[in-house]
Amino acid sequence: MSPPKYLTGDKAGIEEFLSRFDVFLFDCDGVLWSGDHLYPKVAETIGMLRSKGKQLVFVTNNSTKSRADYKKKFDKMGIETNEEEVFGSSYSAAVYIARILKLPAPKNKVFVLGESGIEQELNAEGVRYICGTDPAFRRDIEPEDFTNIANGSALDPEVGIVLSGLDFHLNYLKMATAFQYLQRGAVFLATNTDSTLPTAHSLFPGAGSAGAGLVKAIGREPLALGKPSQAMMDAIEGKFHFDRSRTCMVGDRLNTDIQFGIEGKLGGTLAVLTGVSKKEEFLAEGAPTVPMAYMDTLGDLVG
Ligand SMILES: O=C(O)[C@H](O)[C@H](O)COP(=O)(O)O
Repeated sequence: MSPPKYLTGDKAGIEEFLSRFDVFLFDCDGVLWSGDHLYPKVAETIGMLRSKGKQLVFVTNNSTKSRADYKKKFDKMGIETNEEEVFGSSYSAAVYIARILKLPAPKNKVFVLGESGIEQELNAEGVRYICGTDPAFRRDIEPEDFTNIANGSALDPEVGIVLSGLDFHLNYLKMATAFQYLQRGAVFLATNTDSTLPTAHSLFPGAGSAGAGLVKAIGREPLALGKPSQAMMDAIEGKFHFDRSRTCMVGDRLNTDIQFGIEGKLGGTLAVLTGVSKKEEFLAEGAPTVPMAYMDTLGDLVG
């Protein structure tokens, strides 16, 4: 495998690299921004790519926001996009539940461990759910809860799926309830299983860490519908109908973004060093996941 090409400062190399692709799939956290802080020259880079006629899709594992929420965030950041260009893990999970899994009613309700982004996308697909941001679940577990969960009186008999996402309001009551649904045969899904969340120019526990307690308790992994899952790639291709050989994935995390592009047999992958992964990880001898090219920051595409 040839070593990845370092493109920062290489104007000719950048031009050649860009000429290979008509479509760019962009990760968001760690590539475009850190939290609400836009990295330098990101808006100019997106403008330049659009001026070259490139199709852009924003592919994020962050399930806390819906496509509509991301459209508002892009607007606030001064980046012109439309909602249809955003493809998040909450949308990927909702589409999977509604159009692929299609559990027969009435046992097709979802027990959500996550934030509003998941709820909005489930609503958009007409999928019923409980928990999520419901304040009734944001409390300490009480002695009678153990009895009522165990005997089923506190459980909704129509729940057939547990969906685990990035949940900033974790608690034992929610985990215990989800565990009991899984013990009763509910399908175990996750929007994504990222170990960390790159934000505030640092790292915090990610969706995979938020759901780790439930995985440990039930003794099995959920089916994840975010990167690097190829169910997500297939859904994106099904919506945008792009030529994979002329498509490039741009990301900051090797085991989600770059792996997603490689396993999806895309024409190329471009790593940026503003997020999670370090260049030493993919420059090391025998590194398992190596991007086609890399840059210090996305804005280096405009120099
Ligand atoms: O923990 C998470 O959910 C992820 O770190 C986060 O949301 C990743 O978002 P992305 O980099 O895919 O935009």
